[in-house]
Amino acid sequence: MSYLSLHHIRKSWGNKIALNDISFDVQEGDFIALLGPSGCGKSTMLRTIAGLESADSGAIYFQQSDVTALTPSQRKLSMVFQSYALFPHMNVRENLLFGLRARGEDKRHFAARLHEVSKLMELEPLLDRLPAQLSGGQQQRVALGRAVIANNKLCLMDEPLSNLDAKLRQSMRREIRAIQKKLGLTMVYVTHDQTEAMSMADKIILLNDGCIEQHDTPDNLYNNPTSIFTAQFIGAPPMNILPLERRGHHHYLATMSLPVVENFHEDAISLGLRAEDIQLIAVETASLTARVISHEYMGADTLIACALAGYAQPLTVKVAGMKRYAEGQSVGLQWATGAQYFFFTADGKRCYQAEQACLPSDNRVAV
Ligand SMILES: Nc1ncnc2c1ncn2[C@@H]1O[C@H](COP(=O)(O)OP(=O)(O)OP(=O)(O)O)[C@@H](O)[C@H]1O
Repeated sequence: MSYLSLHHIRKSWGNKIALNDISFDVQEGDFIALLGPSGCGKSTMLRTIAGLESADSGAIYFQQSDVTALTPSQRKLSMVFQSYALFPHMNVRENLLFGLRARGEDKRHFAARLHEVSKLMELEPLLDRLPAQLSGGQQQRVALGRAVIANNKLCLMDEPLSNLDAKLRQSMRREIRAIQKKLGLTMVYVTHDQTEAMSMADKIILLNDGCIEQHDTPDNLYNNPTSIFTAQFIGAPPMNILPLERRGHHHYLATMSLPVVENFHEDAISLGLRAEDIQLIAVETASLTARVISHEYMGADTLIACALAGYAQPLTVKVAGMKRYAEGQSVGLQWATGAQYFFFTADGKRCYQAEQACLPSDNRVAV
């Protein structure tokens, strides 16, 4: 039984379709990330679930009951914003208790709830401070505590960590995930940061221009992308995409005489290769060569940009450790056939038939 369901939600701002027929289910206790580039509709979707925006059509259900016409407070959910939205003139204690007071809850429970939440969020020594006397991470904890104290099981978060530095963001990711699991919260979490989504979420809803591009586990988004959009949005660097040339019934890399896909009758397909799946080998032993354009040392590995004859876009190769290659140097390339993805060039959708057309029984090297 799903905890939250969206049924064919549409929302436009004038001519702009922000949400285009969105449907999905979230199971109780799941952590869902809404991920996608700027302007794809993440915040609009979250605000529509919260009841802060109303959908043009479609319906929203919490635990099978239709909440589409309910106000935000009637929906009984918690929300954490990027800006934290703390009251600057209230100390931490008053900020935490604000929601309970506003809803007119029984005051006799306040002390116990405050104790429980301030302990959980490690805010006990800070209860008398004003928000301006707190660090960014501490303010974030208060915002989180305010969401938790309400005891709502559905929690919505809109880019809650984007004001924090990289190190603090990483530790807060772990804290949020731990609290969500401990309290059994069902979480819908907006982010444009794929690392955040991949490391925190059970499932990711990847949005592209108001539509769901792929709704899947982090593992599947990376290893089993259903489109070029997903393949290039998830993973750093983005997957290399090389349009193939059709000659007769076979499909070739430009300038290559050996086909990549044999006896395949679709017109335009593209080869997708992750940078880490390509090996640099000696030119003498390679059937495909490229020229080094630049290298970028990243610490654990080095990204090598290579020019491949017939392609305007450089091919990126990721090699472990620090490797130096001279600009203009020739390198040999190879990869395993199992590392190849194929997509229809026209609409970017995955072309599984082409994978079957080229996959041999053993994992021989492709080129
Ligand atoms: N109040 C509004 N009035 C008009 N257009 C809006 C409004 N809110 C959002 N939009 C438009 O709807 C589209 C989706 O916006 P939304 O804020 O949901 O995207 P987002 O994915 O959250 O982006 P970001 O990551 O930049 O916050 C955008 O084209 C945006 O300009």
